[in-house]
Amino acid sequence: MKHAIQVDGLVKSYGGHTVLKGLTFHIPKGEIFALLGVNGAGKTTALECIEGLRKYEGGRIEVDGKMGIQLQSASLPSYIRPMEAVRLFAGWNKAHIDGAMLEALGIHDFTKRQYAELSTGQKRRLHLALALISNPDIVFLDEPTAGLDVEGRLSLHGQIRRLKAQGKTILLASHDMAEVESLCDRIAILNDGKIVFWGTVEELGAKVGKRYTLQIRTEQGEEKVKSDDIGDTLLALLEDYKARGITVLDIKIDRGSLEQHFIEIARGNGD
Ligand SMILES: Nc1ncnc2c1ncn2[C@@H]1O[C@H](COP(=O)(O)OP(=O)(O)OP(=O)(O)O)[C@@H](O)[C@H]1O
Repeated sequence: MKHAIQVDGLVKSYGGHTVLKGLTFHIPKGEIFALLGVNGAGKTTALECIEGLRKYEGGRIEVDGKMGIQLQSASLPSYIRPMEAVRLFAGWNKAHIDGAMLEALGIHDFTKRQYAELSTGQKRRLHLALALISNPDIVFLDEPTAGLDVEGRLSLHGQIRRLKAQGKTILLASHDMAEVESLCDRIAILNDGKIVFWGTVEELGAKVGKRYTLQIRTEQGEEKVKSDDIGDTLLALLEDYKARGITVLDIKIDRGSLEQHFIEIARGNGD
């Protein structure tokens, strides 16, 4: 199979409510891929269908490779110790325990504690270790850095990049645009049960346009102007103010973030 994951026309409903209305996308092998969308867009549902944890009514999903799935928080018994969980998962998967992987994730820093006593970051590291026990080709991460501080986030990003360097494909759901921008090769944006964008971060920026926002403060007040062509717009505005004898006090230029681009597309204003 050419791609790690191929999804064609995926349809999924809960009762009478259709959440996924024919999703079609693929994930190239060896890439870090993010599913984005507002709360309730269907990211987790799509991940769970691909993982084989949920039944769906229509479409076809092909996965080429062994899957490793990161657990959601609080999925382990509160009294279990990290190495007990590791041994349990290794037993289920008939896998040998990769000491180097545990070392890289810093699991040995907190082996004496029980699961309930671990910090959010330590739990995330343990969940990732458990997902990697079987040495999967494709790793699923559902909001992997939610609730982590900057250091924890950067450390986990490092781990995810290392997985990519080992040739693994990573599929993650995220709300963190900065994370997606810095980490992912490609993204898909889900809106109203459909994929409204699939491509690279750069392609998303190109699709939405530059959309600079010029904020100009004059003695008469403040004006905001949106433009794709910052130079011409700024010159025209300044000439206009000069002709009218208005003094410009301050100019701010906002380039717009991926998050803003995303929200525009997700709301259906992308074209
Ligand atoms: N087990 C379920 N039974 C019924 N409805 C569900 C179930 N799981 C999810 N839904 C509904 O399906 C829709 C999509 O939920 P899902 O959790 O897949 O979205 P999401 O994009 O992952 O959201 P979030 O960003 O909040 O995690 C929501 O309207 C949700 O209420």
